[in-house]
Amino acid sequence: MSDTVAATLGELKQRAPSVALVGNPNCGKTALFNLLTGARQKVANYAGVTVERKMGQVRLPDGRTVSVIDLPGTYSLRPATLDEQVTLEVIEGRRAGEDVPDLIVAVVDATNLRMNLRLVLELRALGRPMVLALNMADVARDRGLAIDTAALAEELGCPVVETVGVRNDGHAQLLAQLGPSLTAAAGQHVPACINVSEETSLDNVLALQQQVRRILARVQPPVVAGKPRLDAQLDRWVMHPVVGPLLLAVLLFIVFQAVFSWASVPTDLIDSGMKALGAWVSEHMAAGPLRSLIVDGAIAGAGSVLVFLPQILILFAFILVLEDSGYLPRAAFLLDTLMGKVGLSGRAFIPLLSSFACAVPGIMATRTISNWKDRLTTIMIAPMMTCSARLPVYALLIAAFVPDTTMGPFNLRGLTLFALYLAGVLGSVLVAWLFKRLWHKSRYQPLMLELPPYRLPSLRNLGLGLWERARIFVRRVGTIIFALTVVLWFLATYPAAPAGAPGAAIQYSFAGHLGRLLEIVFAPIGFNWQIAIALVPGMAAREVVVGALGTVYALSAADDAVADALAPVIAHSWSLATALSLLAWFVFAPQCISTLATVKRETNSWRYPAAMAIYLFALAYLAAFVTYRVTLALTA
Ligand SMILES: Nc1nc2c(ncn2[C@@H]2O[C@H](COP(=O)(O)OP(=O)(O)OP(=O)(O)O)[C@@H](O)[C@H]2O)c(=O)[nH]1
Ligand SMILES: [Mg+2]
Repeated sequence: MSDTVAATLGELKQRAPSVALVGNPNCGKTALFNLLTGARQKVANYAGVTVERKMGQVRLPDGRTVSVIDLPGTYSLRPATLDEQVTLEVIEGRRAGEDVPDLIVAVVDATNLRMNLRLVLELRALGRPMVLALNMADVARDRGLAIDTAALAEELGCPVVETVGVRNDGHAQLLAQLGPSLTAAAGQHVPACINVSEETSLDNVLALQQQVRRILARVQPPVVAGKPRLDAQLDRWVMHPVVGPLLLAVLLFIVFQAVFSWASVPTDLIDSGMKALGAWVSEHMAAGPLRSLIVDGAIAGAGSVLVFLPQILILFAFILVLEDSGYLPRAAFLLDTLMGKVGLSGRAFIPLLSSFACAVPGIMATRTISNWKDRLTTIMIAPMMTCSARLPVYALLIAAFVPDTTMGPFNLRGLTLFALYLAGVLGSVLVAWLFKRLWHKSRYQPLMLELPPYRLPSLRNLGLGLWERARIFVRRVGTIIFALTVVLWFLATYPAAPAGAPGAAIQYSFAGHLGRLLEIVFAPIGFNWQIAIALVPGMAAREVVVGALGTVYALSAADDAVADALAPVIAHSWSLATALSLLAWFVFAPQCISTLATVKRETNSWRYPAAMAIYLFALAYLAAFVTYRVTLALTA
């Protein structure tokens, strides 16, 4: 859901009663939220997926509309991290313009009551209207955990319902309970703002533990220990000090190979479709500015970005499966020592991994890191993880310059892509290590992370996730990328060339002049004026560079020539040194306004995004310079 919708819902909440989903991390709050509201918020099998409060609406069977709030998971009402702080603020009604929620839905993982009940008891102590959702009821049933819901309801003094966050109607009982609970809550006095923070003493904690044990003894008969669970058997290999890292390397390697080898058929299909469309329009429209706008601007520009949809979807399919399987926190443990050596907290692993999809959620996910210096280091290096917006640029240049040959089991193009991802990771390791030296960080913080059970990735989740990614990508192509290529088309078309002037008309346009100016800065790293022009709109978002190059080269082509596919054109007109230099530039350059804006928001200061932009641009220029010069020397 977009922020705008969230804001409008925020206003609507003034009238509608509100229900907040509160619970331990990874117990299925967001899964239930999505079922209730029809939203598509991210659900994944590790702790700390949701880091901001999200709002949606649900219509109850009695016709009332209710605001539902999904919150970051928390282990207690005494927050240790920023995301947990968000949850507390919402419960206390301290967020600007928001009241205390009318009803708390305490969501618990039914397979782990021992851990989850502590927070429930803390919530109950607030004396607020509450419903308990025993989520993961399906898994609990499979494991033979027979929870006495009536006894639990009696103990807690609130209704208890069973839910299954991964089934279409898994929220039915909860939905039926919301109406009566809200009606009962309406009669109860709830202060406009409450304050739940209180000092914890060891006595309090022990008393809480004792209470949990007593309730458990009453509501859940002890399970007879059976054979060791599959999880433990799998972990013997996955977490093995030698086999584990090997497995991780193989896994990552397969991803990069797949991005190239599996995508070729659908990519070629879209590519020929675009070419055919361009040819058809050229044939059926009279020559003129409108035809040029459609063929050179829209089709050669935005259309050339669309070609990369299959590769992006393959990458996301792997990311989604990894996220849902429960493997990620295990990989974090495997790499914890290594990350500690370069000055990163093991907690940084998941935010950094998320940054491979996009740095924006990655940077937001650093809220789960409690130490400020650890968090800042992670934020500063997150943009070096290769986000999916770089994929079109990499794929274009690799297809143009790297032959499609195999070396043993390896595809050379996949290998090159792997090397580019690795370059980003190595760069970030270097920067993290420098931060460590700069700040004299020596204190090692042990990694405390909950290991979720392994789960077979749900096909429904995967399908919805991919659909969502496809929608986001196509919308980006249709909006920002299209708009920027049209602006570029305009700047590259006007003013028109004087009559009888030699060379392509684009050279006489605004963009042509600007390109020549910028070329002075970029010539030492081997960029020609076409690349220099494309980098300007590409500051907003990286994929725009591909569209911009498409438009610039289409306009540079001889008058009536149909825009050819971009890859062969640049293969023909750039040297290998220029191509490699541009790749090196893209590994580091912070060409993404949204990332910088997110850093500003998350650090509450312009200092950090400014420092980030400066150091990353400097690094990009340096890397491109070295790459260009070395390649020139080698190919001379
Ligand atoms: N089998 C089963 N899996 C569930 C159920 N509810 C959620 N899941 C899975 O549990 C994992 C966690 O779900 P989320 O909804 O992301 O959990 P969350 O409580 O929002 O987690 P945080 O945002 O990290 O606090 C995902 O892999 C879900 O697919 C359920 O009722 N049954
Ligand atoms: Mg969540």
